[in-house]
Amino acid sequence: MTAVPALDVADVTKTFGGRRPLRANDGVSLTVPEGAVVGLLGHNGAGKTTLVNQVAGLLLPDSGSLRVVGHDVVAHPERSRREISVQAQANVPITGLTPRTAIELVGRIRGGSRRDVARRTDGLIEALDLGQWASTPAHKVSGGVARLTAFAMTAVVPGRLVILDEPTNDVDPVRRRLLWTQIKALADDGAGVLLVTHNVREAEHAVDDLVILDRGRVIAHGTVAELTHPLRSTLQLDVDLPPGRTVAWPPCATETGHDGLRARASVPAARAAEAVAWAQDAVDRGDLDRYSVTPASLEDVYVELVGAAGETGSPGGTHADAAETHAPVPAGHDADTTEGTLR
Ligand SMILES: Nc1ncnc2c1ncn2[C@@H]1O[C@H](COP(=O)(O)OP(=O)(O)OP(=O)(O)O)[C@@H](O)[C@H]1O
Repeated sequence: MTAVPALDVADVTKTFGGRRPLRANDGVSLTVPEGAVVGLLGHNGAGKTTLVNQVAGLLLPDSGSLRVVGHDVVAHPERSRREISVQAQANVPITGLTPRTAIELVGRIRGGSRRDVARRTDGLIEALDLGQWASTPAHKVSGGVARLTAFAMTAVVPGRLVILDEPTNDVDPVRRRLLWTQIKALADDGAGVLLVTHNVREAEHAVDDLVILDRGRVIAHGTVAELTHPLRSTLQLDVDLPPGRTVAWPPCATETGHDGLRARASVPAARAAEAVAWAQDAVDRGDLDRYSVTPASLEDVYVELVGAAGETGSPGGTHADAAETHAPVPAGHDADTTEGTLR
């Protein structure tokens, strides 16, 4: 028998009314198994929060079904809500409390015993390196500490489905690493984690599966390895230029980006040796400060898939038109792959 997933979303459509109806979710399907972290990526206005709000029972879908640990969210919102912990995009105000009392309070409200909640609170404060602010009044803590406190409030007595909406916002790079470890630990302890983020680079190392939304539609899903598979025969050549220099790429490289003193090109994997020889030579001559050659990252795939979405999917937008438009597929790649599914 297959285990019931923490979250099962099937063919969900949600349209916001008005003179120009806007289809914020358009036939969205995704699954979050227990014990896994699933990343939900997408540009501003892609429809991520709309989906999360329907999972949490705050919005009704027009059609399709949402099930949390098997409970139908629309028919039995009270049952599904009991199984969910949500860290919303905006922090819940905790004025009058300290990080420690806020975490403990939520733990008790969610039914944890005094002893378990105290132990788990201590563990999270230590794991997230929040000790020095644990007893500081909430109005005096920084944005990053407030964000980490909001995560700990979600994780202190987690549901079987944990939804984290941009949990790393405002968090410094060192504590962000600690946070990713705790996010993975939630899944290791058996929860299904739906992680909403723009941070493709970090998500790459933290998620088991990814779903990419573009203008309300799922345009790709799969593991990082599956999604990057179409670009397996392409390498990225990144170079740092000394001030005042321009780059003269070798024949094997095609420039894909230039930003101040940094430039990037794609190189066929079969010509990697040629690219490295050129770059090393350029460093020796002083034409380049340094270089790196790396396999295509999830970010490269993401940019290929939705790179233009920042223009086309702007908030306030064009979803009604976009609903009639087919989502982009990387040039030169098949619409269906045997690994990640692009649709
Ligand atoms: N209550 C609402 N009424 C009308 N339109 C809405 C409403 N809520 C969201 N929208 C629109 O639906 C679209 C999807 O919004 P949503 O907040 O789900 O996107 P998102 O992917 O979460 O974006 P972001 O990353 O910026 O948070 C946007 O165009 C937004 O303007």
